Amino acid sequence: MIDVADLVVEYGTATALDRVTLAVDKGEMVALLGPNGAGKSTLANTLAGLLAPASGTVRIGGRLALVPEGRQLFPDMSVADNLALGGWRSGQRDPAPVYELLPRLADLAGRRAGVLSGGEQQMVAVGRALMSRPQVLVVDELSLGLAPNITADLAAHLTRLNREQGVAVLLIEQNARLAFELCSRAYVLESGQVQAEGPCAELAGDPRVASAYLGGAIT
Ligand SMILES: Nc1ncnc2c1ncn2[C@@H]1O[C@H](COP(=O)(O)OP(=O)(O)OP(=O)(O)O)[C@@H](O)[C@H]1O
Repeated sequence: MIDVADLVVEYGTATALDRVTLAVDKGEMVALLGPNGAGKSTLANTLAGLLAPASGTVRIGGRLALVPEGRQLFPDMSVADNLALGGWRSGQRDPAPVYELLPRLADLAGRRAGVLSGGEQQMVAVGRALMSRPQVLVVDELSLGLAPNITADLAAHLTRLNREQGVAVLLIEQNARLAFELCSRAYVLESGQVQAEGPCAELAGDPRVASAYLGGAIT
């Protein structure tokens, strides 16, 4: 569903992604880990077509939707209207399938998105992405600023979407424990380059990955 080869992305003269090669297959849930500034959002935005590669290839095998870092909702619009915007390209107007997966959104439909809690806003951002009926979902920092129980709840929804509907997921996370729990494989991006990749169980046992991503700072 995602096939990236030798991808280079630049901001002016600065190289943000340096020959990145990465793949997500049908039905897979794959994690992308990395510290601040590693290039994770740059990759997400390139996959979504918001940034153009300087070189390399990006192949997307189906409808892709992005849950952007920081949610980026329209705060003065209602939850229902934010969802409707997500369905604009696909022509999906009926939010019922999204409400079925995320029932809380039906209760919040008439509320202004800007007054919701962080977890509720993240749920709207996921719901908005689902309105385009994606076959592959890129989630940029699901857990950002959220309490662990809210993150776990959202993660359970994503897992359901992946298992029951076969939606491929690229989960971009700084919380390695969460990512390793949810995903089968992971990539570690540092300074714009893939520094490690493999099955999560293997990566978790790699002393370098363990000390950088599973150390005392991560709970
Ligand atoms: N619009 C931009 N113009 C210039 N440089 C940028 C721009 N956006 C990002 N960068 C730089 O590109 C590099 C990668 O940034 P990016 O936001 O992709 O990292 P990230 O891994 O998502 O970080 P974080 O976890 O902090 O969100 C950083 O050095 C950043 O300063």
